[in-house]
Amino acid sequence: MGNHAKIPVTVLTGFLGSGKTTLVNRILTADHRHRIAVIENEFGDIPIDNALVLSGDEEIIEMSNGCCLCCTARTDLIDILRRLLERQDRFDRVLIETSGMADPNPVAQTFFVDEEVAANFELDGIVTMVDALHVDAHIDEVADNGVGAHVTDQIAFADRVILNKTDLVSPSKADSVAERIRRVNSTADIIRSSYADVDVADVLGIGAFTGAGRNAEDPDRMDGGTHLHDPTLVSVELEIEDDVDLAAVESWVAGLLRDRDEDVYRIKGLLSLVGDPRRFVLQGIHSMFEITPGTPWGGDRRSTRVVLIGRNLDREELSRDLRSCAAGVAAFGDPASCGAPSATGTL
Ligand SMILES: Nc1nc2c(ncn2[C@@H]2O[C@H](COP(=O)(O)OP(=O)(O)OP(=O)(O)O)[C@@H](O)[C@H]2O)c(=O)[nH]1
Repeated sequence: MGNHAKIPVTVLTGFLGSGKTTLVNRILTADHRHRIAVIENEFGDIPIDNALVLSGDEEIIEMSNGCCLCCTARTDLIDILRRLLERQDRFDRVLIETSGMADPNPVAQTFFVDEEVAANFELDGIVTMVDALHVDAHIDEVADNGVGAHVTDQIAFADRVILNKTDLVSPSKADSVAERIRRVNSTADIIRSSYADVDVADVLGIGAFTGAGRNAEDPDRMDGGTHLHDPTLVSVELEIEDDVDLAAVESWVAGLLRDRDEDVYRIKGLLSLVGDPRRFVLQGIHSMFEITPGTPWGGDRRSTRVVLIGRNLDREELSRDLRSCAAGVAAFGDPASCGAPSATGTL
């Protein structure tokens, strides 16, 4: 595989009415100097702009600020991504807006499953928009209609949360909502906004774990908190100083995702591999994962950090497993046994 840079893709999720379209509108019309292809994953329910008429054969519309808009039903996502490749010179990154009720999983998994897509695009991050006024009620809802579970899952998945509609709540209410979000997801940055007035670079340039992204201001960040409100939905952050062995990590993650894919929602990490000057980025969603090279460590302190989000995760056991991947200790090392597809062919 070549060394060309892959096109970063951000997946935008959030419950109905949380402000996703408002954000997309801003991206498509504001003068921010980023060239972004926006994909509306489910097209139709609320038009982006009343003045914008989509004719049947017009699938990619150029906007005056250099962005472009594509509309697609979920099944056509791969199709539209392929078509975008033909216009690669016109944009630098992609944003996919998922429908409010949609599970972001299948969308995110596209970037691991389809070979051509995986070779040209990479998942930069998952951004979840939260309605500061209503999210409490949704999290509280018993999941019998699936809604509460959806909102909680969307938050659990996020690399970054935008707490929107802060104009509708008091600062102390916004604080308590941020605290609730923090209990579901202890590692995502939380950015507050009103009418999605966020810095576009904060939303799109996450570079989750590559070390290349800007760090958003995040007063709500806590270090390493692991206990969440729902005792079964946990976020576990592991870190070891030692360099790790790639085959051992692959074998561990593959086994974990194979046996526990219902429980492990998301795994992400930065790996320090023995003998390699680069950071390696681990990204996984349910049963799929990949490990790809990132930026060099340079003078930064090297360590291996892995975050797992899911249900019924045993911190001690996972920590032990990670430690056994340390170079020289590795007891695994049979990558052929990996059950999950891995993109380590790009190494
Ligand atoms: N007061 C207030 N209203 C907002 C804010 N952001 C968005 N809205 C309004 O909330 C409504 C829903 O916003 P949308 O951007 O359409 O939300 P969405 O997430 O795209 O909604 P769906 O397409 O239904 O999933 C619109 O009337 C917006 O104008 C905000 O920060 N404050």
